[in-house]
Amino acid sequence: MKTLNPVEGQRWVAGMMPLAAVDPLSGADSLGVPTVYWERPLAREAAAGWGEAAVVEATAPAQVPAVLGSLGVLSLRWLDPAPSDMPGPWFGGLRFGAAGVEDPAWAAHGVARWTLPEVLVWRTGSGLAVAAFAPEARGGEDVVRSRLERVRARFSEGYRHARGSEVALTVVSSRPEFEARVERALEAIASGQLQKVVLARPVDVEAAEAFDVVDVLARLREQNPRCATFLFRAPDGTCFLGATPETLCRVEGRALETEALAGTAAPREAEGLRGQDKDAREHAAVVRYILAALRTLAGEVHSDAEPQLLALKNVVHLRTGIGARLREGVSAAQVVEALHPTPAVGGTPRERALSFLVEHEGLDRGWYAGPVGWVGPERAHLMVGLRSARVRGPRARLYVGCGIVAGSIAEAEWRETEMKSLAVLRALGGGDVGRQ
Ligand SMILES: C=C(O[C@@H]1C=C(C(=O)O)C=C[C@H]1O)C(=O)O
Repeated sequence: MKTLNPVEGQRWVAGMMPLAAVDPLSGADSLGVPTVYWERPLAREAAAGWGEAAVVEATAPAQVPAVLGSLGVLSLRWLDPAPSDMPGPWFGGLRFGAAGVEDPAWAAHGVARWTLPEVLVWRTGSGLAVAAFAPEARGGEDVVRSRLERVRARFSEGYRHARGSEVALTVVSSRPEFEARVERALEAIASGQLQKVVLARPVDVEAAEAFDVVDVLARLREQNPRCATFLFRAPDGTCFLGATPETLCRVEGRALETEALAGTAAPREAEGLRGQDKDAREHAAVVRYILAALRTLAGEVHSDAEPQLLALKNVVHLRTGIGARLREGVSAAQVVEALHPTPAVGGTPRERALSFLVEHEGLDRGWYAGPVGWVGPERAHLMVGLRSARVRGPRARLYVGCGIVAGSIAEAEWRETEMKSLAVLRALGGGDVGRQ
């Protein structure tokens, strides 16, 4: 584990104050592109963080449990009454897992990277609040007070809508290559080696000028109110951003919420989705896996009797809500370890599906389909990093995947991934994106 600012053994001081403003994203006007951003419009949850008061990174997969475990136990002294509704204060994510090919463009995000921002602005029940964090070394309190004052004095009061005009995009992706991989997956399924595997592909996008990341976030949240819009910006400026519909886990004390999200149709075909045998099998694999994974962690587990339809702007999914009461002492870190990756993004049997991906997917997913979100004392919300892209300057690489089971048809899977790519393409391009 690498700690850029050593967290272990160090104490932190924090302060907060209300902020006369309405939108955490509007802070970009004076503070620049946020280091981390998180918004679930329908839940009225929004937070933006600037700077890095501390960073905890894993440099190898074996360190991930220790990294996640360390986040919930930060030694923090509040100068003001500690807020109860603050998301975080740690924001970050993890890689999906091992990859057959390594893409150096993911290096800055690391295996896991979690940030305690210098300042965090979030939506409260009645408006916004700002917190500042600093090491409890000499002068820590003064640093906190001056950071709060700086934000209070400069924060824009309005709502940050996208401002730029439409951006022309060049979009490149290989259909024959993806369909050949789907055929290979179908062979592995027919031979009995696998029951389900989720194959992803990259979509490379280029614009004439660097993307305005704040505009992209503004569009993502506006167009995807049921999703979590997120941004994690590495020190070299590489951004991982998106608007994901899938919760991996929300933990509040001992209450856990999770969900199975798998099975997809175009919005105009929503009504038929519940009757589709292929989608029902894709979905059932996820429900079974989650219920089994929670058995050792939770006393009571309950789930919806039947999948419901989750209607998004570009696709409709089957969704089964799952809740549980965690056993005493079970942490969010243990929940993430038990659940990720579910067969919504990996496959079944799990280990064989993951080996298949390493061997045949030909892609470094990086943080795509990995857990992303926030962690704090006794609370955490991790989503699955889908409908997402890595963005740097005028280039973006989107990732889209879909579950393959017996009976899947390569051409239909291609179309499904095309639909899934629209969420990010529309936010990058700012207009209605025509498909080539
Ligand atoms: C893999 C993705 O989405 C996942 C796969 C789904 C499916 O195969 O039906 C549906 C929702 C997600 O769990 C993606 O968006 O890239």
